[in-house]
Amino acid sequence: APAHPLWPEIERVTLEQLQYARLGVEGGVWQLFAEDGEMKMYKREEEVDGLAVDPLKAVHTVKGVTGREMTHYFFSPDVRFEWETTLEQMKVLETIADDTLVILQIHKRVWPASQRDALFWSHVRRVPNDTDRDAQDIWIACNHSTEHHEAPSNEGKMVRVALTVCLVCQTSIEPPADGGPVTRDHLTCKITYCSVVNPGGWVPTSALRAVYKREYPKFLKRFTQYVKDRCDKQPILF
Ligand SMILES: O=S(=O)(CCO)c1ccc(-c2ccc(C3CCCC3)c([C@H]3C[C@H]3c3ccccn3)c2)cc1
Repeated sequence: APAHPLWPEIERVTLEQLQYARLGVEGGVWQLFAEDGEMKMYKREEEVDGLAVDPLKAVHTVKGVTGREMTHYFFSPDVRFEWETTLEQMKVLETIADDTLVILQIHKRVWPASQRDALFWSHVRRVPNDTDRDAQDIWIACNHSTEHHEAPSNEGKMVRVALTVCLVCQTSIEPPADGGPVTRDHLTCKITYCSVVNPGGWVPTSALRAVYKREYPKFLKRFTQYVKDRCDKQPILF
C-alpha cells in the first residue's frame, strides 16, 4: 500500500463506510423520504451545533451495469461535470495513486445557503465478497473531507462543508438459460449510496432539508442514468 500520510485514514474510513453501507436500512431509525422506481432514499434527522446534518442512505437497483463501472464513473474527475449539476469548479490537488485523489470542489450557490466548497480525498477499491464465494466482488467509492496545504483556507470567503460519502455496489449476473454469452441484459447492480454532509456554516434547517429533498433524488437518478448511457453497447467491465 502506498506510504502516504493519509493512507491509514483512507483504509480505515473506506472499510468503516463499507460496513455502514452494508447495514442497509434496518432498525427503524431510517425515514423513507423519496422513492422513484427502484430507488429508495432514507434519512435520519440529526443536528450538530444547531445545524441540520441529516445522514442519508439510498438504495437502488440498476440493470445493465457492473459495480466496477458504477464506482469508476463516480470516482472519475474527468466526467464529473457530465452528471454533477451543482458543481461550479473542481481541481485535483493531489494524485496519491490511480485509485486515490485529493479533490477541491466549489459548488454552485444553493439558495438560501451561501456558496460552499468541499475538500476531500476520493478512493475507489474492489473488495472480495467474503460472505458469498460465487458472488461478484463488491466495489466501493468513498469521499471523505480532509485538509490539504494547497487548498485556500478561504478566510471569510467560502464556507467549507465537511462530508463523508460512499457508493457501494454489488453486481449480480443471471446467466442466460441457453448457456449463451453474458450480456448487459444479464447484469444487475445493487447500489447503496450513503452521505453525511455538515454544511459548515449556518443554513436554516427547514431550507436545508428542502434542498436535500430536492437535490439528492435528482443527483442519484441523474448519475445512475449517466452510467447506464455511458456503458450501453460498450464491453462489460467486471
Ligand atoms: O457524493 S459527492 O461526493 C459527489 C461529488 O460531488 C457529493 C454529494 C453532495 C455534496 C454536497 C455539497 C454541499 C451541499 C449543501 C450544503 C449546504 C448548501 C450546499 C450538499 C447538500 C445540498 C445537498 C445536495 C445533494 C446532492 C447534490 C447537491 N446538493 C451536498 C458534495 C459532494
